[in-house]
Amino acid sequence: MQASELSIEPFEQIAEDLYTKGISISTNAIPLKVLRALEARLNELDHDSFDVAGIGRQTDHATNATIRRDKIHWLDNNNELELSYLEHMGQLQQFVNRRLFMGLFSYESHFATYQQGDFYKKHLDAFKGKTNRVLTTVLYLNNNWQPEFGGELVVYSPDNHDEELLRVTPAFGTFVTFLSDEFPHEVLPAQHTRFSIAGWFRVNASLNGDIDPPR
Ligand SMILES: O=C(O)CCC(=O)C(=O)O
Ligand SMILES: [Fe+2]
Repeated sequence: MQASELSIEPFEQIAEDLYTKGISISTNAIPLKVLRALEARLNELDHDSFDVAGIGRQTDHATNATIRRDKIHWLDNNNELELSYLEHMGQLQQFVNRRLFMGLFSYESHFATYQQGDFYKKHLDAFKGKTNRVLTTVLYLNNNWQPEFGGELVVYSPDNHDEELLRVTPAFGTFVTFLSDEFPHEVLPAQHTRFSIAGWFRVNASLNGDIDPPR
């Protein structure tokens, strides 16, 4: 059986969760083979392969650092190990488009590493009518993550941005996806090196002539 066939059921669950709640948390959406490839890729990448992350235009490094402290490395089709994940996300894109008619057009994603003390303050990944990022994904790649390591993803209610909806432990293989302009979220300070892949599906639209934040 192929990885793609194995994933139909998890994808079905994700589509249903997105339709009913706008957010989905899955522990079996990403096949072990893909997870192992990503792990192997992380082992190849040294710290210099990661760059300081931005938060859009018109912000300097000092401002950035008060909001987010992670370092990132964009995934690329040209790397075989990264490609295995990107292909899987291509399958999710197709599946979600067929089920929910979301019109997802492209996907971009980066590895992120949070070192001890790093965080990402509460934010939305997209603002209504201001971006074509519509669906956020986060995949965690941490073996044996302990409660005292912190670094949880905290997701807040779309209706009340102060109301905590849920907390996600960044455990190996956990895959979260949510509507980018609906759910405020934050990464609590990590007490241990934390690895993830954050990604965004986009629709093919130029909104108000604005281009999305550059990479
Ligand atoms: O790593 C996470 O749990 C979420 C990261 C995030 O919110 C982002 O990169 O926009
Ligand atoms: Fe985010």
